[in-house]
Amino acid sequence: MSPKTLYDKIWDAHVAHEAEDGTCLLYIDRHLVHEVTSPQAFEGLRMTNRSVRAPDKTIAVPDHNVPTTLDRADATTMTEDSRIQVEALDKNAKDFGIHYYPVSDVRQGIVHIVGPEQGWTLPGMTVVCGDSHTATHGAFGALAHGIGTSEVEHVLATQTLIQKKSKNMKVEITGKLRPGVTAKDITLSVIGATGTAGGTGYVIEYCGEAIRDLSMEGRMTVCNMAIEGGARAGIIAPDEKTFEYCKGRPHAPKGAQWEAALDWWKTLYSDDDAAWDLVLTLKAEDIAPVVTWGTSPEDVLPITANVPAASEFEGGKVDAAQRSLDYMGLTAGSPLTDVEIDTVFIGSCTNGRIEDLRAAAEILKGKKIKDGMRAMIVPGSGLVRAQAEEEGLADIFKDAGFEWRLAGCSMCLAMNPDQLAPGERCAATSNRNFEGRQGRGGRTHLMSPAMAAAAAITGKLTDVRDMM
Ligand SMILES: CC(C)[C@H](C(=O)O)[C@@H](O)C(=O)O
Ligand code: SF4
Repeated sequence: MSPKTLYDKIWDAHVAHEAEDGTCLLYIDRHLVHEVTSPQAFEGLRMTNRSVRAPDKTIAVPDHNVPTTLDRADATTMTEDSRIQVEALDKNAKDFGIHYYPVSDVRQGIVHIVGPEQGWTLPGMTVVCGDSHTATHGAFGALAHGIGTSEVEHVLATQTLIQKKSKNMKVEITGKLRPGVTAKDITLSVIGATGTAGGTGYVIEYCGEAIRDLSMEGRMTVCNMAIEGGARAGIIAPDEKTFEYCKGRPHAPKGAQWEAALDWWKTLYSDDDAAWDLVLTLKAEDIAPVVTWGTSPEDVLPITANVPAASEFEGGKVDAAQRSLDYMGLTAGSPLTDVEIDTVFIGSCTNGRIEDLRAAAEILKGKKIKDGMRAMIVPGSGLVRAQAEEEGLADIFKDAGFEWRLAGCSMCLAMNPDQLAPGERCAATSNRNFEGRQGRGGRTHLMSPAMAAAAAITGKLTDVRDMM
């Protein structure tokens, strides 16, 4: 048998039909659904009198539009548009008989946090969702694609997806991370190295000692941003940590089925002599705590650097860099650690898991945030919130002056009441820093939870290593 990559193996195991031009029909094991990209898809089914093909493999949860304040049960806290989307999902989930975690359910949260938490996401599966950050689920050694609304309808109706195979890219992170450096710094540094188009046409497998050393939470953070590097998906070979995380989850297999699943999962790795179309290697010890300075996730610099000048960029990038600097209101040459912020957002499907909250609490313990700072911690799910409360993290956050919110996408994107006002500047643990992403005119600096916590205390972009 010819050697295969992990991606090749999962792909081959799911091809139901291959056309002459290489277009394939892939079987889909899990379809995750949220309220933004699904209303038209369900409407399409209704209009043509079709049902959901595999309701038992279809899981829905509202996340983008839901307010995260404690009074959210009161529907008037939502805009009309948001309320319509959430109510449509309530109705569609009921009418089509799919699994559902409504806003009132403690298990509700960001779809990419709920899926793994409930054991829906498992190694070797194909997972799709009408959401680009479906890449997150690749952390389990699953092939996880973001899809568009017409594809959502196709998957609802047929449990298959039409796809062409991507190329194989390997991103290896060798050695050990230095103190204060996290999964977020890895994934941002990779995008800094490849650019936002570097992964176009590829599925990226992340590997190497530093990836092996990451928890499942950290691996999800890394895969989450594969899409920001342009890739079709990110993936990490499952290992004992993966199996340990999955074991006993509500929808993970049990007993003999668990044993059978393990047998297959243990074959899920890239063969030694597998062929790669592209390889990138970074040394873990070269990775610093980083922040973004511009309006693209590739605008990454170590926190010890200065704001760049547009003239440092090449060719076509000079204008884009100048536009970014203008939008961000930054002066070339000034130290990044001089940049003052007024808002801190810790949360999102990139960094809204328990380990992220622990990392923030570690920095915030016994400290107060800067006077006048607006700071919020938004757990990725109701269960993350409950665990953080049980571990005493919530008290640390509240004592420090953070708002302690309910689960949702929140200030990751301006689709709910948590938004930046024009000119406000935010240290954010999310994954996108585009113009207006967190609110019109708002300025976003992406970083790790520990770095965001440090910035909340000092009121400036801060090197977390100075606080450890
Ligand atoms: C709203 C949704 C379609 C979108 C996505 O696909 O990623 C959102 O989750 C985001 O992060 O921008
Ligand atoms: S948390 Fe942000 S990135 Fe993740 S699904 Fe929600 S909006 Fe998209």
